[in-house]
Amino acid sequence: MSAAPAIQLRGVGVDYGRKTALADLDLTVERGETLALLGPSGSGKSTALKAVAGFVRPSRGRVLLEGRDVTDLPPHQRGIGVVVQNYALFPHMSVAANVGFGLRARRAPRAEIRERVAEVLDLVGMSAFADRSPRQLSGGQQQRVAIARALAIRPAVLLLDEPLSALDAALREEMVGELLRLRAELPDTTIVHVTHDQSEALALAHRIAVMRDARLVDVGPAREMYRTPRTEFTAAFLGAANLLPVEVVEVDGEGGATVRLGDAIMRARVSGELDGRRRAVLGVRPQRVGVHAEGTGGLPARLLAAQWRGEVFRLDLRLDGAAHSGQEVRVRAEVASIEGLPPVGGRVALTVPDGCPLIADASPEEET
Ligand SMILES: Nc1ncnc2c1ncn2[C@@H]1O[C@H](COP(=O)(O)OP(=O)(O)OP(=O)(O)O)[C@@H](O)[C@H]1O
Repeated sequence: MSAAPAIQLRGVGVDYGRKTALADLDLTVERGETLALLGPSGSGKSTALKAVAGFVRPSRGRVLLEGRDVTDLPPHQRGIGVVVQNYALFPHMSVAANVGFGLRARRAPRAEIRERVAEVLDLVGMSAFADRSPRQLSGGQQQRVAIARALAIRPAVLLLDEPLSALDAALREEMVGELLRLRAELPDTTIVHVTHDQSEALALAHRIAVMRDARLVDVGPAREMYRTPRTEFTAAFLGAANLLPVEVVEVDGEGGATVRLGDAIMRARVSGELDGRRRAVLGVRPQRVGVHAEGTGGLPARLLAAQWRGEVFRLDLRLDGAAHSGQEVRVRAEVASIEGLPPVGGRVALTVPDGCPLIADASPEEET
């Protein structure tokens, strides 16, 4: 058993011609850990995964698996299982033959292949489909087979590249449950899961690494990243938080702060490094914004739009400019009822609860 981390990326960069798809990435994933690589389209998530798998050769940096430098090894010598978005099953082979493919390529004895194929098909609940052709399976079933195929070689590392994104919403929910069960049954397997779906990342990952423009923006335990995001980008991407400009009135020594938003004073949790700044942003999730009839206290605002989304109403609002040096501040809110509120165009009062994360006001654009 090795004490070295399952995966280490040391300054790994990937260029395609003059385009940098991955800037020098330093990232360590421990054995048995599930890490989600989360970020918008084109942020470099898949490229990072391909560098681990060996499907792209880094332009610089080294990739280590359990302490061993594998940068120059081809994919099939890395002992990694990979599942991609579009299943990529061999259509002319049965389910069992697909699952046994990697073992046959390694010239494993036939009896062992049979036993192992049965075992992993059972693990993903697909034993009854062993003799079917992939064409006779639904999308979810094909993805289960693809996962079984990746697991058949008993990989120390399982890489998942948007494995659920081709499935419909209900099936995705079900597969998240399946992946959680798998994770529990394979406690030593290290999983890196690429997704742009924050709820998937929160459900499945121990840690989340947030990527943007080929760079790692932030990495940390899933719960911490959600509750106390250190950057505006993480707050906005992971939980769709409103980023409201506030004045920092006072910071106490225990991670708390008093802030002013317009005429309202509230308590906040210091989440990023403030470095003595007087201006910062408060990350306020739409579900936490209170919207009330005018004259009930709270911050004066105008209701710009309301959409009924079944469980909730999504409201677009604008805070009164005067309180924010003339700057227009838009706010999104999600409320269960709009009873007592004026029609669109009317004036309302907003409340923001105590305890929201306070983040230094320094997006990467402003730093450069
Ligand atoms: N083979 C390639 N040749 C040239 N450019 C590429 C190649 N592969 C990726 N890129 C570019 O590198 C950047 C990062 O791509 P990557 O696929 O890693 O992003 P991603 O975060 O996984 O996005 P998505 O969620 O859309 O898959 C993108 O701008 C992409 O266009």
